[in-house]
Amino acid sequence: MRVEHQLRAFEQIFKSYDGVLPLHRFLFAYFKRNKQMGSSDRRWASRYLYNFFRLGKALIKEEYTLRLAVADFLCSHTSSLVIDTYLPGLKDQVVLSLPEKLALIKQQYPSFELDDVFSFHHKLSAGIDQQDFVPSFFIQPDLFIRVDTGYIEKVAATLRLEEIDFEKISETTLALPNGTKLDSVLAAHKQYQVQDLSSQQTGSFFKPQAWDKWWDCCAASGGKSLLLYDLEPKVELLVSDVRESSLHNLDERFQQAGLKKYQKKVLDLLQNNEQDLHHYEFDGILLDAPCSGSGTWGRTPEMLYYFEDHKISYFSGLQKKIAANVVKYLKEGKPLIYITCSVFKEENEDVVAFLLENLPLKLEKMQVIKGYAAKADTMFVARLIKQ
Ligand SMILES: C[S@@+](CC[C@H](N)C(=O)[O-])C[C@H]1O[C@@H](n2cnc3c(N)ncnc32)[C@H](O)[C@@H]1O
Repeated sequence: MRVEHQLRAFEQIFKSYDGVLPLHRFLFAYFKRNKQMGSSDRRWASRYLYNFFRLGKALIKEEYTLRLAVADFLCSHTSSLVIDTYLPGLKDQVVLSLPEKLALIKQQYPSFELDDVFSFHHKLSAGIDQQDFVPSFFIQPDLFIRVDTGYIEKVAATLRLEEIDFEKISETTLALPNGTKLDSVLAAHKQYQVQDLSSQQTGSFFKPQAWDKWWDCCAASGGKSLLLYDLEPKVELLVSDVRESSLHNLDERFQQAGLKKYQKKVLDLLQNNEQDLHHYEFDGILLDAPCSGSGTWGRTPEMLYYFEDHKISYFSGLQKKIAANVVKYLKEGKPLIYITCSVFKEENEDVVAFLLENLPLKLEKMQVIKGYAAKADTMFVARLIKQ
């Protein structure tokens, strides 16, 4: 295969992509439409596109072929036609560690700046170390599964039998290489969920009690609800989301997990929902809020390239409004768990500060869960108690 052939495919896809759909969904549809592309073409195009976006806006004034070669060099452990052609002097160094490779690129291209990879660094939440966070974009995060308490050895045994690589992170968490096809391998196991490590760690803030009434008010397909349920199977649960289709997925997941008793409502939390909710009072509310998702951009690096600054304040406005609308249904002395998968202060600490100022809430604790140090997402979680 010639490098021109690979570059033509890359260019064609890049030109027809505008960042609106997640890249994996766009590529899936693109490859379906372009059946002439064989599996090797598709693999190379995917590798180049993902790696290209991982470079963010670094070296933006250079030719795209050089940028692609630099990106591919930093992100890969094996060489490629693009590296061989456009960075011939570095092709043997592709096996080096990321810090070593970054130093080589900086030496050869002094205008290369990590600040240009993630150009929103001045907006980061406290405690996120820019020096560690930004290079994490060159590494694909792992796939994590949460296994119900008591089942981890059974699941691990199946993975060993199938010769699937994994690492045991805790008694309920396994890490696997991204792209592992779990559906077929673990078809016989109902007691696991794909859930990012940091998302799992938010569970330590929930502290549900038996017979508590909880509301997962932005439930989507129910990842946090299932975590809550594993922590305390005797909670009474209301799930809601503005998107009905997400709640259909939730039904399927709950059914598979054996969770049968729950209430479900389609609710837009920017509206007045008094008619639907006037008789409800909760012992806990999970608000896993709509957000920029910037803590998950290691999985969707196209956002480094396409995300626009002004969207941060749009999301923080949404988060404040939704929180104000749900807190009235919380009992006194009970927790609102505010969660984002954002690294931006404006969506995290600033929203908490707003809630403390404007609502009858007291902060028990808040934390940035630094997934970037563990090949996982970065998240923010706060536990606020109603006064
Ligand atoms: C971060 S996701 C929730 C993820 C989910 N809790 C999980 O663990 O898988 C945020 C959810 O908020 C929902 N959402 C956005 N705007 C909303 C609104 N105005 N009212 C209710 N839900 C909303 C979205 O549809 C999305 O499913």
